[in-house]
Amino acid sequence: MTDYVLDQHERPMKDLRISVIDKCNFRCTYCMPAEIFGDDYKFLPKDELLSFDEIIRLVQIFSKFGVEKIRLTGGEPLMRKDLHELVARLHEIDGIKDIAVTTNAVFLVKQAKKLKEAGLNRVNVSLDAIEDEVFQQTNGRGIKTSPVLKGIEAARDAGLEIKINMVVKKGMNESQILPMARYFKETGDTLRFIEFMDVGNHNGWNMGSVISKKEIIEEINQELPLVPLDANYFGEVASRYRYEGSEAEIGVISSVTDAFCSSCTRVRLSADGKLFTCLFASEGHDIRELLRGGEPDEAIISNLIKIWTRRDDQYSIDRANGKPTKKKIEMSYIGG
Ligand SMILES: Nc1nc2c(ncn2[C@@H]2O[C@H](COP(=O)(O)OP(=O)(O)OP(=O)(O)O)[C@@H](O)[C@H]2O)c(=O)[nH]1
Ligand SMILES: C[S@@+](CC[C@H](N)C(=O)[O-])C[C@H]1O[C@@H](n2cnc3c(N)ncnc32)[C@H](O)[C@@H]1O
Ligand code: SF4
Ligand code: SF4
Repeated sequence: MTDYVLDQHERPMKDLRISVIDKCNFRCTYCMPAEIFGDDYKFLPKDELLSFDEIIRLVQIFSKFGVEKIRLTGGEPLMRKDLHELVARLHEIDGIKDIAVTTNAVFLVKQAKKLKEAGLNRVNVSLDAIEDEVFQQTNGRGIKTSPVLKGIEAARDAGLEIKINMVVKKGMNESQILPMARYFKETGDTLRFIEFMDVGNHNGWNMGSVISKKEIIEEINQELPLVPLDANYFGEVASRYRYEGSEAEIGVISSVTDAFCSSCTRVRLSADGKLFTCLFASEGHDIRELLRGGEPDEAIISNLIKIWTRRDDQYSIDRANGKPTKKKIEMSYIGG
């Protein structure tokens, strides 16, 4: 039986995003800038990460509240050892209808087939440029596009559904909007443009470096005319468009200039078991403590009900209204 719980804005909990690791092989300048996430940066030790058993127990509980969709993220989720084993166990849980991974795709060449066989439905691949020179700058590690494009091909060969995510930041990669649109119109993969967000405390965000949804759409529409589409599901973060005369789609995720908090059904679990009710939260709720303290399911359930029914978050709306911001959690830790 599913018990829907509503928050202060009558939003149900539908979508659980699990960060399985805080480490990453990239140093994207807007997420984990290399000068902060250097050799001496202290990532979580292994024993602090939630184990697969702990994750599975929690997902079983969450599924009773109406959570149907699981997204594995990070850091780079494919760096978590034996991720396919976790996927296979998630796939067995009643009520879980959709399992997806958000990844930079480099390790998909090795893992796509195993993940698909384990029950993974989809991958959302992050790629910020199609030209090597630009991409080598954005990923902070000088990595060319070819390992990512090969990863995307491996996902396609394995039969996984694919979307591409591109963060657009002024002065970083706006030159790539049209080249990326042309490239993925041909492959038929849905390309989603993400407005550069003020996540974390180190990416030097300011409003001047945001390229808005309106600007992105206008630029593409001039060369490749677009037709707006309805959302696929309640709470979808991207506004969707189709190219005229084609089935290929794009989306724009406009958390800054057109917030979508009113339909936010997402809850996030950090790699060390803290629950966050917003991407921009200052603090999480320690669920690992309950798990490792031997609490029964009932105690965890009543805690979750308390957390969700008190949830009042609508950070992107508050930001747009000029409400002062607090210290935030890093995106690589909370999960993107
Ligand atoms: N502000 C804000 N941004 C979000 C939220 N959820 C996702 N995003 C942004 O959207 C990006 C893309 O999200 P994905 O990881 O691809 O997941 P998704 O949009 O749920 O994907 P689908 O399930 O394929 O629709 C994230 O990396 C974030 O930058 C959210 O709740 N709030
Ligand atoms: C934190 S990453 C984790 C998963 C994986 N490493 C990847 O890059 O797909 C998840 C998503 O967050 C997005 N992201 C990170 N920092 C962002 C920012 N400042 N603004 C908008 N999106 C951001 C990334 O582009 C990526 O699509
Ligand atoms: S966006 Fe993803 S790939 Fe880039 S640094 Fe952040 S976690 Fe790593
Ligand atoms: S800012 Fe917070 S409440 Fe708004 S959509 Fe993002 S995660 Fe949800």
